[in-house]
Amino acid sequence: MAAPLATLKAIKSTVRKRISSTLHSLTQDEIKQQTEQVTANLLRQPFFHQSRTVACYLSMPGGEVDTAPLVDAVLQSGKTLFVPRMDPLLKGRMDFLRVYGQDDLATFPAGLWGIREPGECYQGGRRQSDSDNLDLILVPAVAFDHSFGRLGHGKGYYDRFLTQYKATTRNMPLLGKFSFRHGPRIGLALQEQILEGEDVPTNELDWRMDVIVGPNGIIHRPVAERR
Ligand SMILES: Nc1nc2c(c(=O)[nH]1)N(C=O)[C@@H](CNc1ccc(C(=O)N[C@@H](CCC(=O)O)C(=O)O)cc1)CN2
Ligand SMILES: Nc1ncnc2c1ncn2[C@@H]1O[C@H](COP(=O)(O)OP(=O)(O)OP(=O)(O)O)[C@@H](O)[C@H]1O
Repeated sequence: MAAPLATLKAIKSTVRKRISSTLHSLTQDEIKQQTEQVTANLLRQPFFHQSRTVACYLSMPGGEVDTAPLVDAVLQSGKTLFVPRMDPLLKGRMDFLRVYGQDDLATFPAGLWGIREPGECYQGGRRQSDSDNLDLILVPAVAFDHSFGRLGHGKGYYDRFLTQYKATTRNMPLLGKFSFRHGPRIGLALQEQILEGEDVPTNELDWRMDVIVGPNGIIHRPVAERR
């Protein structure tokens, strides 16, 4: 039987604190080194090469894979990049705005939790939810598990967005196990964020990832289990 919501919240909070303290003990050098490995692992994937439109978070000051090199690679390769902006009025809501180049990024101020985002006056194109498909959605977390579960920071931004985001059923060109329905969710993880022998607590509102990219390789969810 599923745990009551209050219990689940408390369990999530306990696990989050435990992992967060491990993450905060990592040095900048360790994060940098793992970031390089994660970035290289993602950049060599056929699904990355085939993607044209990528949604990527801009990283926080610590405790997660730094997406700066990745963002650079996406822009350099001529792919269309979208980054999140948290809604200043609607709690737990965010949308994705198009970023055209490094010049745009350089103007983004650090907002909540030190996360850089397009400012109020940013003129980037808003993602049109019906006509702009995302070929890849790169997702941050506090922790992932081998069942592709994800534990975030507890505000539900990504879960709400992913629910609202209507993945179309248009297929990427078929690549066997790498074939996705549109908008695959790709978790980016430091080694310490991939739990071993333990699953993160989740309920039915929590989206599972299709792929988790870590410093030591990638794991991908069997096609039949994806939704
Ligand atoms: N880079 C990045 N951008 C992101 C996310 C993320 O995880 N990483 N989010 C993913 O959804 C959303 C922001 N969500 C966040 C919510 C809370 C905290 C945070 O640090 N909160 C507490 C500490 C809680 C904890 O221990 O985790 C604090 O206020 O100190 C960070 C991000 C949207 N953008
Ligand atoms: N699709 C959704 N629709 C409405 N509420 C949601 C949805 N997903 C999550 N929530 C709510 O948001 C709150 C935080 O959810 P949860 O603890 O799963 O966040 P998280 O995944 O850890 O955080 P984040 O996505 O910001 O990293 C909970 O109260 C949860 O019920």
